[in-house]
Amino acid sequence: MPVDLLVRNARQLVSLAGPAAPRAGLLQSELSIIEDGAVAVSEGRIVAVGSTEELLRKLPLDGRTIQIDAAGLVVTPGLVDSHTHLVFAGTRVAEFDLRAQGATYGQILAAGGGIYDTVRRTRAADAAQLLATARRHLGSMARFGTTALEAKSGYGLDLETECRQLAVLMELDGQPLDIAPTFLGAHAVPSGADPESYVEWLCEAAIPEVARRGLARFCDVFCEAGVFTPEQSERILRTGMAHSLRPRVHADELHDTGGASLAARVGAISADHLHCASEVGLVQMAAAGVIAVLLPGTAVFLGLKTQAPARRMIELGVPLALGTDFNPGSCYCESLALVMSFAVSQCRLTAAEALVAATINGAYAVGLGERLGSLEVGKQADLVIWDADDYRLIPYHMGTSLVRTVLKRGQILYSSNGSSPCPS
Ligand SMILES: N=CN[C@@H](CCC(=O)O)C(=O)O
Ligand SMILES: [Zn+2]
Repeated sequence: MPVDLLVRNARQLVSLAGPAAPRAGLLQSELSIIEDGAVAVSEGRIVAVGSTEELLRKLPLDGRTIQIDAAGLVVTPGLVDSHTHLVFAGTRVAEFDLRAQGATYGQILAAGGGIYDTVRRTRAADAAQLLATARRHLGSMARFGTTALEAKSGYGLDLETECRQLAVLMELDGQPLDIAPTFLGAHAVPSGADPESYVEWLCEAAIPEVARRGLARFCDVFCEAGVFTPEQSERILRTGMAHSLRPRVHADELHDTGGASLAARVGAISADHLHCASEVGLVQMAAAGVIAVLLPGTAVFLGLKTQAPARRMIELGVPLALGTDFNPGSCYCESLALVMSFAVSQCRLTAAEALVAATINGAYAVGLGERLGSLEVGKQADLVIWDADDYRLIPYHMGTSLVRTVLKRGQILYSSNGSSPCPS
């Protein structure tokens, strides 16, 4: 098979090769680094990984093979952002100032601002506007090294707008980032609506219709004091499961409402936030194999003084993934690399644990672990070449992008110097 692309001489080729499952405990820091490593690509897929010397000897390279010299640099899989709210209209920049003056996220929401503000703007925006804004944010994510992501609806709270958001995600999927779409009609109870009637509508009308139209792979719920109770959340998630939507949960973000236990009980693919999760909930998650998606950028953005108990999760054997939580209210940040910095400095993950969380575990958390998240033969050739000679520099150099080149399915998506590689 002709080799289209060879990335060679990487100081550290961080392959993340290993068992085909989310990594927990000691495996949370398993990187499988190849020194002076190389990766070969044909038709967008990885066909060989090994030392540069070995690949140059074995592979049938010819004049059509593009070669990228990564001498002195780190190469990793593309980052996978396992929690975003990508599609929305407007910003909530005024809220950022309000919080600085003492208002809390919960108070702003209860007063009809917060998510409700974005719902009003998103309902008023047409698909073209939502598409253009989301595309701009995706470009920013890609420049920071993200090549795949999960993204949710949740700013419509009516069928028309929720479906418009999901249709935008469907249109953007593969263009070129991979997007795993989630229905989050249970993001808030629409203002003025009766909570039980809204849950009834979600279960009897919205979820079946979203599933019938094939617009989502996952169903999510904001299980939180003053939003959806654990009982309502369970009904919503089980209805989603009955319609082939895998469950995931916004769990224990602001209060311990039993969200972690709920995620374990329904067999969710992930429980996200977990800032206030109980010990028993985390034990149940470990037993059920639920991935914890940590969103440390949110706590930083909201000015909270604590973070989710990440070290305890690792001790208990809960696999960790990382997400930006990109949204206009609680974390207006597209950089998963910056979130890795927070994971190290605020949650006390090591750089290796953070990198596993942002690649292979992220891929499993969005249901794409068989295809993405590591540099192994057969997987999609999504790679990042970093201006660094040690992978630990990625989170260490906080807020400065070290991304030199992003490759998606073996094609250059972004290059920091704007140049393209020469054929050999
Ligand atoms: N907490 C609920 N949803 C988002 C915030 C959405 C918003 O504030 O617009 C989150 O994950 O933090
Ligand atoms: Zn969220």
